[in-house]
Amino acid sequence: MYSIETQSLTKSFGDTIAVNDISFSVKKGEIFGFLGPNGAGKSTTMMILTTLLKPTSGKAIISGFDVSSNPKKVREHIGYVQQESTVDEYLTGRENLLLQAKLNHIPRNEINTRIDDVLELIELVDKQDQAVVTYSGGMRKRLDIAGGLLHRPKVLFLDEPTVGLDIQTRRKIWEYIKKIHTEFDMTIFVSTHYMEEADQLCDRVGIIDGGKIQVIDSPENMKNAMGNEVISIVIDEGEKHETFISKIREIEFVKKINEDGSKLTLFASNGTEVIPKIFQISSELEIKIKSISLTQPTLDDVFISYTGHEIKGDDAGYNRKREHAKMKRLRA
Ligand SMILES: Nc1ncnc2c1ncn2[C@@H]1O[C@H](COP(=O)(O)OP(=O)(O)OP(=O)(O)O)[C@@H](O)[C@H]1O
Repeated sequence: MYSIETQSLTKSFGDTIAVNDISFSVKKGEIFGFLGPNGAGKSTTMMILTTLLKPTSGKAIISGFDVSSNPKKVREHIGYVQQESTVDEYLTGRENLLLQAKLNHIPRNEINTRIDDVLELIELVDKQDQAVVTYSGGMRKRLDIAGGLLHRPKVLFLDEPTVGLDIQTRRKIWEYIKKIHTEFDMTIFVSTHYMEEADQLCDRVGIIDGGKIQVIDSPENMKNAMGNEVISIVIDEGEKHETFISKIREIEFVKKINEDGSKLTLFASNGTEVIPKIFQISSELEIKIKSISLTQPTLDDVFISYTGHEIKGDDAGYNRKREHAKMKRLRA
């Protein structure tokens, strides 16, 4: 039984194909992650799945309802927590939830119990009567998430839930998401830039880049499929760069090489045998190795292997301009 199913979903903005023929399914009760850099197509996909954008072509079914022909039914079954906080800073936490409950047409006689339940779940009972302006970033995000739970959705969409938060707060939010998942028995679809988030939180991850899904699997399977070890090398780029790479490619045990300027990432089944050979080639060609390291594969390596590049540092930051662009898109 699937909570989310897409078939050849495509969204174009003029000449830009933001989402390019993607098909995937999310099982009921799964935490599914969409991992990709800025511009990969995560938000566009999420907006289609939450009925905020219409697809150019293809199909998306949420809890059995088609997003294009039955958006109202879809909305009844989903919760959507946007990247940008939607709470009113000058209202208290409880007042914000009250407003949210009214907007969601929750029956009057149930409102207070539901608010009490979600406040307890996200541990904001003590702070409920304080104005949100006094809350930390993590508390605001928890309140945002609480608002998305009031109508007890079957499927919860979280758009980059921890962007801009420090790592400790981020980990706390993951704990809350896991708790919500268990207590409400929900399907959760989460988009993220953060490898660690996808790794820690998700049962399965879809890597999206350039509007296309590159691979879908559990983080464990993805890492295991990579081969044994990862060798990261930074060299001085020069005339013999290409020769260096082609000679490395010939070394036994080297399965794959990704180039990103002066940084090379090798996937090898026997790293300790490969490294001396790399040094030999570099000395023959007089290429300076600035650094070299041997590690076990991480989800970062999986990402590089499928996309040919890493998620750059800048991508991982919060960008208000992008948010404004997104809101403009909604109005378009
Ligand atoms: N209204 C629009 N008009 C033109 N191009 C758009 C529009 N909305 C999105 N795009 C383009 O579609 C592509 C996918 O954007 P999208 O916002 O879905 O990516 P993303 O993975 O969510 O990135 P981010 O993390 O920055 O939100 C990008 O190239 C973006 O510039």
